[in-house]
Amino acid sequence: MPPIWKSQHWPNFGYDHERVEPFLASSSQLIGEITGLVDGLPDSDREEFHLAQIAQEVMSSFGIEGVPLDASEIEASIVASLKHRNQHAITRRSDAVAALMSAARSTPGPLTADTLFEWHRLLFFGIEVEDVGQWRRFDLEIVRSAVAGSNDVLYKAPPPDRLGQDMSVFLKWLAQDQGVSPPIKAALAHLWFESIHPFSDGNGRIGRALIEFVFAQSGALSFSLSRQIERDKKAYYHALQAGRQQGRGVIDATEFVIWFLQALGNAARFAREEAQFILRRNRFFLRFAAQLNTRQEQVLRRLFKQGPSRVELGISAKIYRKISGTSAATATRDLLALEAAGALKRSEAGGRSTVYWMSY
Ligand SMILES: Nc1ncnc2c1ncn2[C@@H]1O[C@H](COP(=O)(O)OP(=O)(O)OP(=O)(O)O)[C@@H](O)[C@H]1O
Repeated sequence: MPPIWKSQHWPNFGYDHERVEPFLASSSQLIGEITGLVDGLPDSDREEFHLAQIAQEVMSSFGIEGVPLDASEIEASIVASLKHRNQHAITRRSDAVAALMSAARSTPGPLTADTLFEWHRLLFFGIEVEDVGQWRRFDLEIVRSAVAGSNDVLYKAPPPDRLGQDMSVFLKWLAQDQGVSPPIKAALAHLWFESIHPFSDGNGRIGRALIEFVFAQSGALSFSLSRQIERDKKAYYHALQAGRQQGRGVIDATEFVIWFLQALGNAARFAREEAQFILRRNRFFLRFAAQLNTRQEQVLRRLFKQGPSRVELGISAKIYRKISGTSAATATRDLLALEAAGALKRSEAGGRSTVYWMSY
């Protein structure tokens, strides 16, 4: 079958409103819920939540391929980039990807080719890549994963001599208000951009930054979508490949839009659990604050900082000792006092296997 950009309908992307509507309603409700929940958090928790979600987005989107990123470096670079915006000196790759993420979330429209070139340079800061900061100058094909050992061509992207024109039509559409909601616009923008594949490399990552940009025009996404994409990359690739069809006088993007809305809803659901975890943590400390000594509070806060999966593992006397740097006797005394206060529950297993669970 000829590539989609050879279709007479290119680049007229459309979708079946009736089929998409229930998915849009459900993802919008979930986005509304998480946004409301986050807005209601105390200032410092809201900042902590945002920082964690942005760092997660950078790790998931920009870490999918290539040079691995260090989580703590990323967080530090995001904090610096949020504080200093444009004046922040870029010396490390983490600074560059944090700057790219901030730019995607703060660049006012309309988006220009030069801004995309700048994003591309940031993405490949310190890495050698052909045609960095410009449209690619060679033909490009997307082939089935090398893991399968095959070289099946999944998609042939438009040739270099038409990228300038294709991108200018795309950017013009992006700047216009079609009266569609941000999730639909973000889905179409991503699919369209990936279908052009204008860069030599990094099209997935710049395309996901574009999603951030689209949402930010009317209120930045308060959670990480790429984490959800990363969880089921196969479905993402499949949706891109199969989610655009020729028919009904348009390039029918219904399947991709539906996949996108579902991924968005699942990402929002996951983030809602994280925000609820923060609320439960706050309630825990409010309830027991008066009964905790400084050491107990520090240990428990350290555990909560590591998230729900760590909290669910509970804490043994040995770990308590390790975190607090105290003696075995003090650790046991602290833990028993926490149990007596009702902040911890002791497991059935005794002796060295004793674990204390948090009552939160
Ligand atoms: N069949 C397809 N049609 C169009 N785009 C596709 C298709 N399959 C995958 N893609 C997109 O192409 C991206 C890969 O392109 P490229 O290697 O240029 O991007 P990247 O950012 O370097 O990679 P990655 O997203 O894996 O980090 C995928 O992330 C996805 O967004």
